[in-house]
Amino acid sequence: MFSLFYGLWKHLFSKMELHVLILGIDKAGKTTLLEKMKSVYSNIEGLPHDRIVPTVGLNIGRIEVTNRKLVFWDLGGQVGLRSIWEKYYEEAHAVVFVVDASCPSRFEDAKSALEKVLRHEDLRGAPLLILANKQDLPEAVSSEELARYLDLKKLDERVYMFEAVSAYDGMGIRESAEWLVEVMERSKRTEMLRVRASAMGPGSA
Ligand SMILES: Nc1nc2c(ncn2[C@@H]2O[C@H](COP(=O)(O)OP(=O)(O)OP(=O)(O)O)[C@@H](O)[C@H]2O)c(=O)[nH]1
Ligand SMILES: [Mg+2]
Repeated sequence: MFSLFYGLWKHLFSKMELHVLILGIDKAGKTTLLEKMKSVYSNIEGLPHDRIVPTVGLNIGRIEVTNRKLVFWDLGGQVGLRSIWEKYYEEAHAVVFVVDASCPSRFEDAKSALEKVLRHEDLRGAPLLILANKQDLPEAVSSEELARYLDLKKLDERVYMFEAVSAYDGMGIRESAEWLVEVMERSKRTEMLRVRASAMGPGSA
């Protein structure tokens, strides 16, 4: 009996879309990263770098990773746009926070923006992936160095990982996406969002 229910649960889970919020201050490389991720997983070339403009609204990317349907929400990181981020928190299964690892003069801004994200109640328990982007540049710091710079408190029991990536050459992209799927599958927050969506009726997941 248990295996029947477990099989059904696994089946329903595999159909459910998992929402991943991509945050970070302006010019961190969020949109470029999403385009790269789309091209890695769909074999369709993403937008060329010079066609990507600063984000004002919302970019959505649907990607299938190890049979899971992921929906990425990429928001603008300019100071005046950061107040919009919280409107997406409640529905997010996980958060990706992108940092330009080649630009230490902006680490302080990134740190305070991230700390504010982590303090928000609506993101309680959401797994967090912090990306040290632009590793193709020689001045980029490693993920370990970035972790030292950010010196994050209040991570408590949150599941998190730092990963070194390049939205240009694709370094670390697959590792990042696969880690996200793995932790979201096991996360209590995913279970909570699934129960909430099924209580709201069909089509809401
Ligand atoms: N060298 C290098 N440049 C990158 C990389 N990722 C992004 N860039 C460049 O960084 C700049 C900003 O990239 P975007 O993807 O627009 O940054 P964003 O975080 O989406 O910015 P907002 O939408 O304003 O929040 C662009 O000039 C990109 O070409 C990378 O991995 N390596
Ligand atoms: Mg953008």
